[in-house]
Amino acid sequence: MSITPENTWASVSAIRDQAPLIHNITNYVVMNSTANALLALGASPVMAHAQEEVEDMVNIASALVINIGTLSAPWVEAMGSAARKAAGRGIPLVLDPVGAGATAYRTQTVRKLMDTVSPTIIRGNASEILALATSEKGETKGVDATESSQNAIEAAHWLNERYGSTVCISGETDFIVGDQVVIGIGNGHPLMTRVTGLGCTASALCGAFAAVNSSFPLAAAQAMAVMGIAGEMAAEISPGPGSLQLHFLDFLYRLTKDDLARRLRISAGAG
Ligand SMILES: Nc1ncnc2c1ncn2[C@@H]1O[C@H](COP(=O)(O)OP(=O)(O)O)[C@@H](O)[C@H]1O
Ligand SMILES: Cc1ncsc1CCOP(=O)(O)O
Ligand SMILES: [Mg+2]
Repeated sequence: MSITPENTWASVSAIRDQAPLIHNITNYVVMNSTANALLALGASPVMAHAQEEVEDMVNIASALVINIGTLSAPWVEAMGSAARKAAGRGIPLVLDPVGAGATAYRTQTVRKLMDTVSPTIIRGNASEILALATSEKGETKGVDATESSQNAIEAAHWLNERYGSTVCISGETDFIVGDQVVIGIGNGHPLMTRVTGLGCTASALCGAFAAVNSSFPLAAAQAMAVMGIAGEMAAEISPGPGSLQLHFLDFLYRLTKDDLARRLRISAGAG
């Protein structure tokens, strides 16, 4: 199960051909940017969080992405209903534990959700992944990482064993931890951390790749590779975060097999 430019291109092509519907229950900050990224990739996004409709929406979706970025009690209830429905239908569930460890409400909510339904893929930064796996109060400072992704690999193994989830830790190197497998992706650019919502975008793209590729560690690795490649191509021509955001969407939309072949960087040190 190794990631290659060819199998990544096959997934990109499947997304472009099938335009899978990706149901997102996500935060106010990134609703627009993640919907645009899914569209640029070739998927079909929908944002829906009302308890009254989430089950119906999951019923027609190819993947569900739950993001806890701006929580409130009615949303938490809707997330539980949507997650149970997704599990019942057997569609992939991606969980983004935004800010887990920063407040007890976030950490407890996300743990309860994971105990209700095992996520197919958990995608967070190192601080968030560490917070999910440790019993003590986490050290997450808001929504941004204070730890390197390498430092969260052990926590990711623990989460994988406990929940059966593929765990994706984003950062300078993205690590994808599944059963008996750790994949490291070295693409990306530090300027990506200066644009809000690119982690949330990575989670949404994990949903799109998981919709067309049932080898979930591979799907998550392909999503992170595509994120990183579009991000670094954008950074190369962007003087700052504003233009990076625009160019990122354009490179996602224009991504070719050749871009993947020239740029995919599988990283060592994933042990
Ligand atoms: N130092 C870095 N160098 C290169 N790419 C990075 C770096 N930090 C984050 N990225 C990339 O930015 C995207 C968002 O990841 P991250 O910033 O870790 O998420 P979050 O916004 O949830 O904290 C990912 O595609 C990741 O690979
Ligand atoms: C800033 C912020 N505050 C609550 S959600 C959110 C967006 C976080 O997005 P990301 O984790 O992708 O940077
Ligand atoms: Mg995040």
